[in-house]
Amino acid sequence: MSPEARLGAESTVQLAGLTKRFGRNTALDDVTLTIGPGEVFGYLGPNGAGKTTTIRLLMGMLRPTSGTASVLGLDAWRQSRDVHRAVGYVPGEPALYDRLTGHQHVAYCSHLRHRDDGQWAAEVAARLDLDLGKPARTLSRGNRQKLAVVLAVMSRPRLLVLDEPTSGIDPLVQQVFHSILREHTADGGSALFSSHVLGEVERVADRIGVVRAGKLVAVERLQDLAARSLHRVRARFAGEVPAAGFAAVPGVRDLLVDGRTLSCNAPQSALDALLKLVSAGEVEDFECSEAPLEEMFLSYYGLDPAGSAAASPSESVAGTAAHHAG
Ligand SMILES: Nc1ncnc2c1ncn2[C@@H]1O[C@H](COP(=O)(O)OP(=O)(O)OP(=O)(O)O)[C@@H](O)[C@H]1O
Repeated sequence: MSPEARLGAESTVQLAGLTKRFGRNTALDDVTLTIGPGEVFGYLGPNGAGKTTTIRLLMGMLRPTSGTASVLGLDAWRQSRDVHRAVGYVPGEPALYDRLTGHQHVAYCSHLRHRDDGQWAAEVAARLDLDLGKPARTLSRGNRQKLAVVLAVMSRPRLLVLDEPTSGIDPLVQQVFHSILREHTADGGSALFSSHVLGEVERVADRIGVVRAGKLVAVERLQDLAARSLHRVRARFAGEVPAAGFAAVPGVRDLLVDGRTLSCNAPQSALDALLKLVSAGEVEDFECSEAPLEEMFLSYYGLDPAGSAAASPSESVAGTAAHHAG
């Protein structure tokens, strides 16, 4: 069976009990995760958490101590050559040939893959505002990053593995990169996108996972997280304060009446009912703001932003949804 035919049949990424020890140090501990076609998975964690180790296992650059990593149905370690052919990879520190220009890098990668991807590469480079005529040694950090992105996406791979790909890239170009990623997933492609912060991946990720000290401690659909997010609502009334009406709306919590000002926290699902109550009264001032997603996510899983895990998941912001990973 040809590699392409073999690739067609399987899910994109499957990690099963994946563990990697370096001597006594367990860099990755029993990680199980599936990434499906068309999905962008945001892989988050602080320095030294195990993100790069996961990616290197996935790319067949490291041999697992136990467990397995498979990519498009291929064993990442035993079939690493086929994996490399099928995956577009942007490493944290792109390895480029100093003397070669962008065009020469593109030609070299086309040659390695026995296909001509020059036209699409030139198009992606133009969108990222990257000059392919310059030798790599003259490129700034951000432009090196852009060239690595061009080389990763040019063959239109089924899977992109991106190790902090936008860390040196300015916000406007990040948006272009996000739209390239969306086109990739619209065509059924998948991506594993690692980052230190949720902000970097929240616009493009379908799911996010957090790795801490080698363990996958949380996996969540961004859509579900957003639906559970709490909004701070505050309204000042000229006339009667509809406190009883507010209290009766499911999900409303921390209700407080201070003179003619009413405030509470409410899930997204309660906002429509609250707005109708507010608009039925005589309003002098109104405010509704969403808690930052990162704060919510970390708080829900009892994780502090600095990286250490607290004793138990906090119930205060996230209601009753269960902790799940997979
Ligand atoms: N080749 C190696 N030999 C020994 N220990 C290693 C090796 N590679 C990684 N480690 C250790 O494994 C752990 C996880 O490192 P890893 O590079 O995967 O983290 P990371 O999440 O990618 O961090 P960063 O965001 O800083 O890149 C760390 O404790 C690191 O010191």
